[in-house]
Amino acid sequence: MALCCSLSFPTVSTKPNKSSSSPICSSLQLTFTAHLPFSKSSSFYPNNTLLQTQCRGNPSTNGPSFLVVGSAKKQEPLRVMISGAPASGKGTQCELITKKYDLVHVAAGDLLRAEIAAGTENGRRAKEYMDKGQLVPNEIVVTMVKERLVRPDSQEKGWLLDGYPRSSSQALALKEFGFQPDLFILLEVPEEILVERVVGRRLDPVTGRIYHLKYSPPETDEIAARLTQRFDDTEEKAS
Ligand SMILES: Nc1ncnc2c1ncn2[C@@H]1O[C@H](COP(=O)(O)OP(=O)(O)O)[C@@H](O)[C@H]1O
Repeated sequence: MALCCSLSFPTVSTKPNKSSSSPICSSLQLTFTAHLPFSKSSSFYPNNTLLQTQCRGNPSTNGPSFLVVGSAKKQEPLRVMISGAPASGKGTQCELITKKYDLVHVAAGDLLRAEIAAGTENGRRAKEYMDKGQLVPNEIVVTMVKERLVRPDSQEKGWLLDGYPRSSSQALALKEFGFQPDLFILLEVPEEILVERVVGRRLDPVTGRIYHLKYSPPETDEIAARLTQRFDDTEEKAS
């Protein structure tokens, strides 16, 4: 949140609120994106704010409530940054947002893995840090992200930047290159829910689909039998 304030990003933030009823977590995702206020036909409201709305989660399903504040200084292309802890639902939101608004999804982790796969010197150096679970130095990451954002598809369609920035120095570095988002989305989920999600998360190695033992159980016994757990899906990761 400090990042958003210091750089004056318009912010979308999800906030926990256990004392309420109505939409559940899964419908939150749809409501959430449906209300993002940057459709091309949107009209302008005073002081550039198109929408401010609140939605409350269902305590029985751990659905968070959220506050959406949107800005419409310009209509397109849209530039969005998204941030959230592991298991905060970032992957799901990224998929929904990029699909709905036809943005280029730029994930810092994916860019790094592509460098490694390409066998570049940067990839080789990045791997040393990633293998230890450490952040890759800015001199590698900043240039890599910047180069992806200046590519024609990002410039023409707009972008959703995921996994970057992870520090204020990364945010400032990108700002110095002239990249400022129209919107910063911060997914905030209570720690106990993150732990529950991470510990119950399972991967189907055959289809690549992610299940949750409680919230999204496998459809058949056959799938259940082959589910695996990611080695880093531990309580420590979420906390
Ligand atoms: N913005 C970044 N700055 C530095 N290192 C990063 C950044 N984004 C990703 N990485 C590196 O890549 C790894 C994988 O990132 P990611 O795919 O986002 O998965 P995770 O959510 O497990 O961190 C991170 O653990 C880190 O080493």
